[in-house]
Amino acid sequence: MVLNPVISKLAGKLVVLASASPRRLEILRSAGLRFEVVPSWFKETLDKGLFKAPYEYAVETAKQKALEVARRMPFKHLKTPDIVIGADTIVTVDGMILEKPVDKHDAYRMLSSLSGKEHSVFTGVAIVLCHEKENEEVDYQLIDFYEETKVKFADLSEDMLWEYINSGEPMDKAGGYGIQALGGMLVEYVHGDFLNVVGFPLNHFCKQLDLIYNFCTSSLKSTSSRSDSLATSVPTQPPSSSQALLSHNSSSIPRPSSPCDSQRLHTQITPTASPAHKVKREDSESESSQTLVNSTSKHTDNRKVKLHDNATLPLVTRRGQVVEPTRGDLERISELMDGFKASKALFTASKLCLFDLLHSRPGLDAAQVAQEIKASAKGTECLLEACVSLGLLKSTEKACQKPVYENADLATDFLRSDASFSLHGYLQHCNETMWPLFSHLESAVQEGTSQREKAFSKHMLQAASTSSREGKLRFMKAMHNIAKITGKTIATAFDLSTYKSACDLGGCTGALAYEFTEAHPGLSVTVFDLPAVVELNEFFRPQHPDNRVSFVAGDFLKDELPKADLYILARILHDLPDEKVHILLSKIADACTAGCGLLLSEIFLDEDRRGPSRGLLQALSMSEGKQRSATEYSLLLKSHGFITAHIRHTDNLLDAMLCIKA
Ligand SMILES: O=c1[nH]cc([C@@H]2O[C@H](COP(=O)(O)OP(=O)(O)OP(=O)(O)O)[C@@H](O)[C@H]2O)c(=O)[nH]1
Repeated sequence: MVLNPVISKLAGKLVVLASASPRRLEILRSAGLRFEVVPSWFKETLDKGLFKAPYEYAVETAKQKALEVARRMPFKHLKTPDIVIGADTIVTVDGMILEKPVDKHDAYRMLSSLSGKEHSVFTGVAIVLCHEKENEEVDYQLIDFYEETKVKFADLSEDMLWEYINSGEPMDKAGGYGIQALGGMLVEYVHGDFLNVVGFPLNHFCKQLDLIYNFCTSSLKSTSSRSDSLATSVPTQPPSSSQALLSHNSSSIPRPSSPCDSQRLHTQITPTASPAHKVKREDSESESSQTLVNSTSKHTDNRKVKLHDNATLPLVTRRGQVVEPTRGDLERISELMDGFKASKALFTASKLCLFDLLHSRPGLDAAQVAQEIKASAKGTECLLEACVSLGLLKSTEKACQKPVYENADLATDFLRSDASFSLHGYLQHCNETMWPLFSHLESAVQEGTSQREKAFSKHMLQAASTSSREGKLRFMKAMHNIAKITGKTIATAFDLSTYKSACDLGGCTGALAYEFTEAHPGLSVTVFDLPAVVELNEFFRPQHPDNRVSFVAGDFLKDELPKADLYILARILHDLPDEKVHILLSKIADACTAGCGLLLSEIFLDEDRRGPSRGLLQALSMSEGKQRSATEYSLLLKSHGFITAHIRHTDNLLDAMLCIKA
């Protein structure tokens, strides 16, 4: 087909790349496209077994990535994009689908399976066109396609494989290699679009844009005008994997004859609502559910259905209709049922310092580990095997020998007590304080109050509470861990170059303050916290403390606040009852002159309060405080004279908001 100019057709439109891949960003930027990047939160967990061909899996994943961003933006970013682009790259060899390796061993498994062979690289791409309607609802039109490129690898020696793996390059790349960099050494030939291997089939994308903007305008318009009748028949939520497969076939809308017909192009219209309107979930599920019902009704005689991997499962009913339980549904429900076991296994392994042990002495067998952690052989073996199944440990078995264990990357990065981003202290806090509290959740829900008294005996209450030295140190370690993980993201969320002095209220060990001084050379930060906290700070001082960070002891609810032109409140407000929130905000407002800043960092709930689960689950601990959305925080701060200048929803554990005193 003759290609016409297309990139200019997108000028003036809000184009969003729903991808965290630096390569996709680079490819599209080099093509002259202007766009925003909003990485998708869609987890790449569709059940591959449910797709007839590998490209269908890549296309469906790309579709879900793009739709997740298209649906999130009106709520979280308070704007509706015109176009959202999602992509997913996979490698297939010998009937297997290879994605990004989870660790070095996985990379080895992938690369050795590619050695000396030709394989296919598929990139699925989804283009979601968003149409805001007059009633503020949004229609989504979906165009998807895929591109295949064949790549042949040379025979690779073990040394070559490990040298390449140890370069670190494979880890965030489909199939475990980057053809554009060191991975290029491994490749004998490429048949097809090179950029498709790198992560984005630019040429095919431009051809699709050409079809959309230069040929199909009228057909798209006519499809769009059908949106009302289709609006209630397509799910507003990502379908489960089997639904995904079915809706793939069922909701494609045949187009009028046009140049588009020669392309594998289909359109799906999915309505949702902008923030002012609740998403109509209930009444918009029917088409794919309907398809499910139809497709399963023929199985109702023997009350068993076959899943794609030949497993047989009983039928279940949904709203009076008999439907198949999908593998995805069953996995999800088991995950929820067993979640508490996984958490407790993690807390226990962390408390027994298993990850520290296997870091200093990788390759121990279960008996050796049991001896070191002074635990039973049987219990240790169960714990080690559970940790392997959870992806925290790796085990290797040599012929006729017992398996030996070492940390998986996740444990090395987060679970060692001396890792830069260690969560060891936070896990101890979860184990000692949150676990007993949550085991009284039923009463907490019935009574709507914290269950501290019930959860802890008098002695334990003392140890668990922050009034004992032990409890205080444990709590400080937990806060220190979270501040280390989130600190850089919060400190760099906004341009703070106009501020010279900041005060981190309840800044605990100063971990966040040090991130701020590191990110902003002209800034000094005072950490203001209770005297007992400041006293214990010596345990957390960095090796080379920045002298622009100082500590002042005091109670932010009672004492005069240190003078500053930026106040920082990180993870404070959600834990305070309303009256204390107002006392604190009034004190900050009094200390501020016009133009002073207030940087708030919390988990911001979605505006419809449907997520994120982290925030909503935290609320179940029934502390005296509450979880709020960004808008709720904005209004709260506005009532104390602070105008919200910027809101940043981050991919880290906390979000951030910068407000200015009017
Ligand atoms: O030769 C190369 N092959 C592949 C890549 C990169 O691999 C990843 C593929 O992963 P995925 O499609 O899941 O995309 P993510 O990186 O996770 O980003 P999303 O946010 O879009 O999910 C992709 O980054 C390719 O660029 C490569 O670099 N070279």
